[in-house]
Amino acid sequence: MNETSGIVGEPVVRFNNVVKRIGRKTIIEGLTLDVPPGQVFGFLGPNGSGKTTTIRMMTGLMAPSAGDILVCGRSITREFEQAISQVGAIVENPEMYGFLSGYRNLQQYARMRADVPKERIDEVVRFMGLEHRIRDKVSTYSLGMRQRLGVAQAILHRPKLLILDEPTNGLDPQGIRELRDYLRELTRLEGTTVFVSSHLLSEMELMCDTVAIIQAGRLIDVRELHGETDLEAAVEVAFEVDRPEEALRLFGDGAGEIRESRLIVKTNREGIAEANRRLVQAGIAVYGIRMLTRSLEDQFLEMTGGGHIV
Ligand SMILES: Nc1ncnc2c1ncn2[C@@H]1O[C@H](COP(=O)(O)OP(=O)(O)OP(=O)(O)O)[C@@H](O)[C@H]1O
Repeated sequence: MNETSGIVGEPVVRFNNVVKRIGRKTIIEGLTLDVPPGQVFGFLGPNGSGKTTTIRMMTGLMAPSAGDILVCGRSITREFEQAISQVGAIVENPEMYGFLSGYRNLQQYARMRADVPKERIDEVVRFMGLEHRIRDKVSTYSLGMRQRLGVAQAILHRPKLLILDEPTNGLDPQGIRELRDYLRELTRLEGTTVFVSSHLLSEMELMCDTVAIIQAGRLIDVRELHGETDLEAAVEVAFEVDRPEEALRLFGDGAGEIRESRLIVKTNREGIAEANRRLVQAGIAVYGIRMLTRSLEDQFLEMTGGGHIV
């Protein structure tokens, strides 16, 4: 099994002022972005914002007009072989033979890469939770299973970076969560960094540790997501209380602050109930509780001037 990639924090992908022009049109405008190791990293943007173009450049299908993309420190333009050997990708629909079993498909693909032993095929089948159906014809697979078989194929050579273009397309929330869980496991076991594109914020929130948001070829934000949903993430909560200073002392150093006579606590969903209990037990009157942190969706709408992501 592989060790996790390189030095902690060393980016697996580095976009260095990447520009792509096609004809007179600038499709990507100076993209500078680091993708940290060991994450499921989302690349989010509305249709036509430049996601596929970026992925095509990352996989060497298109050359940048200016700037460079480094994969594990190797330039995709100047050191293509070294860089691409670290990449597994599903860019368009993975080529699968429906009349063959999942296993035969993987064998077929492994044969093209001389260095993939049988044990590795068995391992990726386990990683992607396909062992019970791997001898069945691919034509009988659900979309989610086909996606997972595609991932299994793409990781046969143990890439450090797995790139998936819109992998959640057509999957239901359950299918998205399953895919996410398998990708997380892959990240944990092999240190693989996963780069996924999507135009759906809600799906990225289910799937990713961090999202980079692009619009019209420009990076507009990079944001860590802290949990499955906003309610599980840390949120700022304002408690309207009768004695704010005294209330603040119930929360350790740095855990709260006073703003406009209200006690502000940064916590998660469970923490809100707990904080409320603590206040009431200390005899402090609580007149109101309000969440201050807006959802990523609200923030996204604000950043894009109210334009919708889908
Ligand atoms: N070969 C090309 N020639 C001219 N324009 C192109 C070409 N390829 C892409 N574009 C344009 O570049 C922009 C970005 O396209 P791209 O496919 O990268 O976006 P995307 O974010 O992946 O969108 P989608 O989710 O719809 O696939 C679009 O306006 C598209 O029309």
